[in-house]
Amino acid sequence: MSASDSSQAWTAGPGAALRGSIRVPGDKSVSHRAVMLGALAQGVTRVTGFLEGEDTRATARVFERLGVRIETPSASERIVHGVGLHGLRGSDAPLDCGNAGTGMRLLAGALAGQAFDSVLIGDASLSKRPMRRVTEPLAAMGARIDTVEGGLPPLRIHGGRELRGIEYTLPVASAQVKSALLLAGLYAQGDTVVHEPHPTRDYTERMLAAFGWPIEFSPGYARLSGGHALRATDVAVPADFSSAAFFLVAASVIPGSELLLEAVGMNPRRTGLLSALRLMGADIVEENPRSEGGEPVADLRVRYARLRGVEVPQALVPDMIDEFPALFVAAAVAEGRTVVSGAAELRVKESDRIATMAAGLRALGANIKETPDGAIVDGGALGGGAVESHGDHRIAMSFAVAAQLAAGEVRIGDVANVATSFPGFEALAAKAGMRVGQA
Ligand SMILES: O=C(O)C1=C[C@@H](OP(=O)(O)O)[C@@H](O)[C@H](O)C1
Ligand SMILES: C=C(OP(=O)(O)O)C(=O)O
Repeated sequence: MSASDSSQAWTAGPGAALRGSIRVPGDKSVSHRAVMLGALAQGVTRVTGFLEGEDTRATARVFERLGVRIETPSASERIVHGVGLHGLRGSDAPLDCGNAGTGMRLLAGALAGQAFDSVLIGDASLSKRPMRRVTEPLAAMGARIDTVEGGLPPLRIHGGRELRGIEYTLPVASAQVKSALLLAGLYAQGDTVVHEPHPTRDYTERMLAAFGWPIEFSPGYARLSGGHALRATDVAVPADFSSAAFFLVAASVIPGSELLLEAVGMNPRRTGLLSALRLMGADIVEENPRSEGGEPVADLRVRYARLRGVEVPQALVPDMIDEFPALFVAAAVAEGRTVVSGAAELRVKESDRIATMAAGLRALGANIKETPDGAIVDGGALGGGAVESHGDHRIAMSFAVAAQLAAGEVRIGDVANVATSFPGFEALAAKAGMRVGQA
């Protein structure tokens, strides 16, 4: 079975209360970056808690093709033998980023400063995602990157270019664009400065600092200059808040549930869903807050609560950008109306996440109306039926949660891509008490 096998389907729900304690896999954003910086560093980086997902494995394979030795001593562990900033070797074959926007956009930045040419390709979904947001500012830094018509992948990155730092204000809040510019900035003359319209996840900044690169950053701002070196360091990857999100919603909405999610990464730029669910009346307690590998981590105890619809504050949107499919499920079964706005970015993810969630929830009887930058959802009961994930991992898992509360069984189509971010979802969901399995 490959991640692009669109014939794979699940049947899910109805389910019973969720119980016990689970740990979701490693953070995808941190895993991508750990391999990238480890590869460009001098020395050996040991990554623990690495996400064994298709997206992050694709990034590791790209660096292997570029001459980096990466060992897998055990599952969720990688030893990256860094080659230094100028030690990568060009590849004649195209570099396949799979389904990963993060992989392709960050690599565009890192490869723009190399002496050799590279071609970045992706799967059908990634091949439709906008790349001008990175190619245009990288071009302003002196890079030359060709796209196909409309600014789409494949990306042909020309090597041997002299890069210079720029000061750039992002038109949309995007950690991927910020990170692409910072990675190109490692190779640039002078300062690279990025301003954001709203702060986004700062893993690249934190990890560059941990690898010894001088960098100044604060929420919404980052500045570095070229001409330094990265020094290998060990990276402990926390459990992915975005994967925990499905269980936060499921245990909140399924009567009688009480579930403990262990060691979840609590970087404030990721936990917007927690704030939104609490506004809706959720009962989620942070236990044993601590720091692991330089990141805040906590165990999250979730108990069933009656949720009410809310207007989701726009300021939370970037901090929960990947959690809207799950939030729409909570809204569909909450009491009253939920309004989401300021979230047009959802239309350019692995699928158009406003359209795919609206279509699927409507097929289950929900009352949801799309708007250009969000949706208006009037909560109620859900029935069984058939829904499509359109190859989008987060959509598939969100429908699996919705199915638990449906009056009948739900068939969820095109689910293979769940392996991109959450391999083993069905087994873990079943362990917690959900009903989901291969159709
Ligand atoms: O930098 C990252 O690791 C990510 C940034 C976000 O994308 P944008 O930068 O497009 O908002 C997010 O949706 C994606 O899942 C991971
Ligand atoms: C948008 C996502 O990832 P990416 O942009 O890396 O494909 C996601 O995981 O929800």
